[in-house]
Amino acid sequence: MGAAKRPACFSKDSPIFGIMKRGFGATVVTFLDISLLPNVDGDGLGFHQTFCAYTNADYNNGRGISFVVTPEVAASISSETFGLGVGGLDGQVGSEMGMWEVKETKEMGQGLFAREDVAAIFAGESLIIKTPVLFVAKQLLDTPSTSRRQLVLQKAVEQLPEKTRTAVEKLAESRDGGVKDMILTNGITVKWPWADEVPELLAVTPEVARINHACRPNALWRFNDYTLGFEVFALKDIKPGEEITLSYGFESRSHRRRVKSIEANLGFTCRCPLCSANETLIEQSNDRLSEIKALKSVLPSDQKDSPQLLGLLPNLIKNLEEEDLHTEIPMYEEILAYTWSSFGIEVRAKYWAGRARRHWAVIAGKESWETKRCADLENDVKAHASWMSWDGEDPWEGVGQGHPWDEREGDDHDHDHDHSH
Ligand SMILES: C[S@@+](CC[C@H](N)C(=O)[O-])C[C@H]1O[C@@H](n2cnc3c(N)ncnc32)[C@H](O)[C@@H]1O
Repeated sequence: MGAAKRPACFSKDSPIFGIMKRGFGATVVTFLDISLLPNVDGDGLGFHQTFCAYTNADYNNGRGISFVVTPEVAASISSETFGLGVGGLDGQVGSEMGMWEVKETKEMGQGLFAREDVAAIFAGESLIIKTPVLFVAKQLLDTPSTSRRQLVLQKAVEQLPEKTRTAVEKLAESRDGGVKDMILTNGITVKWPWADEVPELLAVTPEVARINHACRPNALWRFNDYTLGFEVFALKDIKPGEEITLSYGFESRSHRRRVKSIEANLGFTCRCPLCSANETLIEQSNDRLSEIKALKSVLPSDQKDSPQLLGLLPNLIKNLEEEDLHTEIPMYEEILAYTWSSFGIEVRAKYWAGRARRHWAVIAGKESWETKRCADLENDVKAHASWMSWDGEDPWEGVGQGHPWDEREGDDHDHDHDHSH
């Protein structure tokens, strides 16, 4: 790429000026030029990239928000995006509702706990909806450390309103300290679909950052890239006093690999209930994880082999349930529903569509199109495009004993409770 380019932030043509021109009423917008990153694989001359610390201190009723991104990405932060912030929802969920509290744990620093005096929290219920206060381009953190990078990250924190800045400065660090460490320890990767290259950003939300990791968590998160609302919701029913946990990743690896990956990538030794369980339980879990991997590896991708799914998928779902790995289950249930529908077996299609609908309602939300799509199939299997779409041979040819047509209704009950109220 050759010699240094003049940092784009200061150029009149810079897209960041677009933001300033569009304006945000009384909003304070601060920016600064940053970072010349040497290109280690290139011709040695290095290329230069510009990152801006872009802060809107008024955002979300004074909660504030900072971005450390390229000027192009900063320019994609539109007034529409900012106009839709969920900060006005303060008070609707979370601590204000008395659902959870931050407490000191024995081995993991602070953690978030369901309050003792609340009734149970049900699967699918929201625990936190907050806007992140800091977004940082992952690309910037992946580069060798420079003082300029440190400077831009610090600036992004300093520019936040005092209350928010104090909350950020109190967040945990896991290695050498410093802002980069704080971001890697507490940031969650989200995609930013508003810029052409769809960059990955680490989003730091102080309330969410108090949630510890568990390899079998009881909560999940989702990020709404329209409202910038970062939501944590219950994946399972959570009892009063129970710790609320999220998975930071690596949950489908076997115990040893999981512990090593977490140490190498996240800088701590996992002390979650599964990783601290006795040897027998860990072995059982490892066996199930191998079985899950083996089943996934033989799942047919060709439609002509879809009869095989009818045997493989219920087995896979059963293993995932027993292993407490819930997020993939509705997808497999939904595939089973379409497969049964394609063979014209209404009752089975309805059964699996119903299960998929209930599980999608927790994982993707009651109003999600996944939930609605399954409800459509469940409500009128025969009107669905998949109905009787199988045009191959008798699918049960050679299946032998345990013919799927013989499967009696009611053989396997769905124990999941539908908490829709
Ligand atoms: C995002 S913070 C979670 C909140 C943190 N415990 C605090 O005091 O603010 C992540 C840090 O918490 C600790 N942590 C989280 N989950 C853990 C686990 N399963 N085992 C051990 N330490 C954990 C690690 O120090 C990790 O770097």
